[in-house]
Amino acid sequence: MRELLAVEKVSAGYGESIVLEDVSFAMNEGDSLALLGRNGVGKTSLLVTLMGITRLHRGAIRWDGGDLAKVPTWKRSRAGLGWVPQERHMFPTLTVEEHLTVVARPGPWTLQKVYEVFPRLLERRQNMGNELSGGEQQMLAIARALMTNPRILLLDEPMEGLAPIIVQELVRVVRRLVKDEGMSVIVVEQHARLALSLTERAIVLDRGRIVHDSDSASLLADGDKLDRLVSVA
Ligand SMILES: Nc1ncnc2c1ncn2[C@@H]1O[C@H](COP(=O)(O)OP(=O)(O)OP(=O)(O)O)[C@@H](O)[C@H]1O
Repeated sequence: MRELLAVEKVSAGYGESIVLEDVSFAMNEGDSLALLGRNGVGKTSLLVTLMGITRLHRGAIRWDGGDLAKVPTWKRSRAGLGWVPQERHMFPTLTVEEHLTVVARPGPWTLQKVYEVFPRLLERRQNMGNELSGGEQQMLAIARALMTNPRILLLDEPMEGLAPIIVQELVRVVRRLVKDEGMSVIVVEQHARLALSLTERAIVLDRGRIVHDSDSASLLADGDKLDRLVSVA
């Protein structure tokens, strides 16, 4: 399998302050990774580091064989990084369909395929961004990233604050993306067991450092260890 992403001894942060220390991991095309850890340990910072929003103090990030630091932030979506931020950034005056078509780039993900995955968005296609429920907004945020035809999807707490029935629907979608579509995914989740059930591999951060790296199934099977790593003491 071809290497897609390699994070090598990365220390990064905001201005002079460093929030990620000596972080290293690599992913091949089609890999799925759960990024776990308690609140404030640096999970979002790691995703935004991939998007070029933090300051890279040390280390390197290889993307598709090249140096990601050389790709400016605004070009990273075009380079294939499909970021779905925690704040969903909907436009109140655009319809669902306009949200999807303005970002569309050529590839297997078309409007038709996205509507097939999210039938709810097809029903809502003429609704404005501010007329959607939280769950519909999250579906639209993921659908919008898919329309860019990304090589990797970066999901930042996609289930946060959503009703159980919507969580079930999103789990079905993420599982389909990972298992059937072979999409490369990094998923940040507070619901560790859920994230582990969706992915092949997991890393756990604590105070900006990787403190655990294994396949997801073995961490899921070791409940005591998982609780020690991610639960609030
Ligand atoms: N824009 C910013 N400027 C300065 N410091 C920041 C900024 N964003 C986050 N931090 C700090 O970086 C550290 C890591 O935060 P981050 O949001 O990456 O953690 P997290 O694991 O994603 O947490 P959560 O689960 O609460 O979202 C925290 O100490 C936080 O205060």
